[in-house]
Amino acid sequence: MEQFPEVVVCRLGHRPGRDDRMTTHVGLTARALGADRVIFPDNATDAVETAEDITDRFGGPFFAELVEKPAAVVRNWEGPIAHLTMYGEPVQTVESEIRSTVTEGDDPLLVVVGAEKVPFEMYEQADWNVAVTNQPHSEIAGLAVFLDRLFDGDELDREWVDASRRVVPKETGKLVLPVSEE
Ligand SMILES: C[S@+](CC[C@H](N)C(=O)[O-])C[C@H]1O[C@@H](n2cnc3c(N)ncnc32)[C@H](O)[C@@H]1O
Repeated sequence: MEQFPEVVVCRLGHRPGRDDRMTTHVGLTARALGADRVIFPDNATDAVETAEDITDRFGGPFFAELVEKPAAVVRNWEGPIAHLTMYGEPVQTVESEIRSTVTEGDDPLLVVVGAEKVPFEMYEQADWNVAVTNQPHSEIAGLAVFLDRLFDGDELDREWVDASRRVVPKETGKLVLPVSEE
């Protein structure tokens, strides 16, 4: 797998109740598809707990944190920023530029996804506004496709560290083994 600096996903905004599953799934998708860390708004406590619980059971490394103002994280970010939006440039057009910029530098990449309306400054602060199609859909789907393109599919084969259990792929049925019994 190509060497990447840290890849961090930032979830802008969280409406308790309405966004609970979506915000949690932003975290789980970030983890499963190769990001190192996710940043949530500080009212998304359940999403952090779920990300930590899954990491404890199925491995890491992966970190989840709450911040008071995700927009300030974006404003003060020192590395490159990719903002996922249906209004941006097609992912297939910009993916190689993003990958080479990130892998040729040392600075972490911030991947920003919205919830409700995204402030216009976000479009200006981003180095790339990236569309996974120019059709409206979901931050989870957008994030999954973006990360898979960024890592060129290599994240699918990653090793998980410190897992207490592991899913054994089966053609039919389910098999989960404690890692110590393998
Ligand atoms: C308003 S949209 C999704 C709808 C929202 N979950 C809701 O409950 O109404 C939220 C975020 O999804 C992401 N998104 C939606 N469509 C996208 C697309 N075609 N390409 C990239 N990202 C997209 C963007 O990050 C956007 O800020």
